[in-house]
Amino acid sequence: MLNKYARAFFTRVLTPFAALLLRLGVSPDAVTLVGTGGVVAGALVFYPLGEFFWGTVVITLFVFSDLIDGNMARQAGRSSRWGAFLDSTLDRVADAAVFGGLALWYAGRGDDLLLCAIAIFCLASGQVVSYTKARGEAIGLPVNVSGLVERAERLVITLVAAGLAGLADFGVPGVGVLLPAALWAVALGSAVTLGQRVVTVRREAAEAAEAEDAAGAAGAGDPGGARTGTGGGPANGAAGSRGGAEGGAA
Ligand SMILES: CCCCCCCC/C=C\CCCCCCCC(=O)OC[C@H](COP(=O)(O)O[C@@H]1[C@H](O)[C@H](OP(=O)(O)O)[C@@H](O)[C@H](O)[C@H]1O)OC(=O)CCCCCCC/C=C\CCCCCCCC
Ligand SMILES: Nc1ccn([C@@H]2O[C@H](COP(=O)(O)O)[C@@H](O)[C@H]2O)c(=O)n1
Ligand SMILES: [Mg+2]
Ligand SMILES: [Mg+2]
Repeated sequence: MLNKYARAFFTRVLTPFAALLLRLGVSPDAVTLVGTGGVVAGALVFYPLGEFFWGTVVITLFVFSDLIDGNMARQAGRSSRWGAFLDSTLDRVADAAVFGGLALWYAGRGDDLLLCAIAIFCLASGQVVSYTKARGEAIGLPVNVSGLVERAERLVITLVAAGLAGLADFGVPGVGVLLPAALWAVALGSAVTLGQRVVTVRREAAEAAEAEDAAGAAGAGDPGGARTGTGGGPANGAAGSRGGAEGGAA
């Protein structure tokens, strides 16, 4: 939802800054790398110590790099497959650090094994949610679903709650409950999202198989037919879902 509705707003706001960075000779890849480094440092230095306010401030400063790098690449006409790979791969690293940092807190001085387990579940389920899309697209399916809780939601829910929970250090009462509530919400939302995506991929795979069978029946005897996955497609053959794509990118 945020990806759909908030992205346009942030694109407008961040475009002048992205243009400035380009004029200064900064590359999109550098922004991707520095941004991820900042998120990882903020999460793994502050969160395990229970410094939720300052950890969230540092993470928030750097996490917007994920919206700036693509903006820069598009403005410069330099969007690339490598950039897309780097961006998505480092997103996974940043997410792991955020939920890993929280898990470390609960495993240590936070002393709550259940919330430690929930944070680990958020980490793992978020990675799998993203993987469903990447893998589905790699086998040539559109994966035409976003789902309830995408990455932006996972981050916003968790960071807003962690930042507010950190206000307890400044004497604000009653905020301690926010982070556990956010982790439960992200965990449940991610599980629902995973289900939504798996169901979608299953339906799209069945539809693709039916279309291939129909095409195969129509062109019986065609050795290069769609069923063998040699008919071409977006990434490694849209028709390859039954043919060669099972052995594709993992
Ligand atoms: C007094 C208290 C002070 C507290 C301190 C400050 C608190 C600040 C709190 C929160 C700020 C949170 C900001 C988080 C912004 C996150 C932005 C972001 O990184 O979004 C990334 C997202 C996706 O980008 P990509 O397309 O590059 O990534 C793809 C995605 O990861 C896919 O994963 P999947 O979704 O499938 O799981 C992958 O499949 C794909 O590979 C990958 O490429 O970008 C967007 O979605 C764009 C929309 C961003 C919307 C940001 C909204 C920020 C909104 C509110 C901030 C509110 C701050 C209010 C704080 C109030 C506290 C009192
Ligand atoms: N170093 C980079 C980072 C990103 N890209 C391109 O931007 C797309 C992602 O856009 P976001 O707004 O989500 O950051 C990505 O798919 C690439 O096409 C790039 O080229 N180099
Ligand atoms: Mg990005
Ligand atoms: Mg990204």
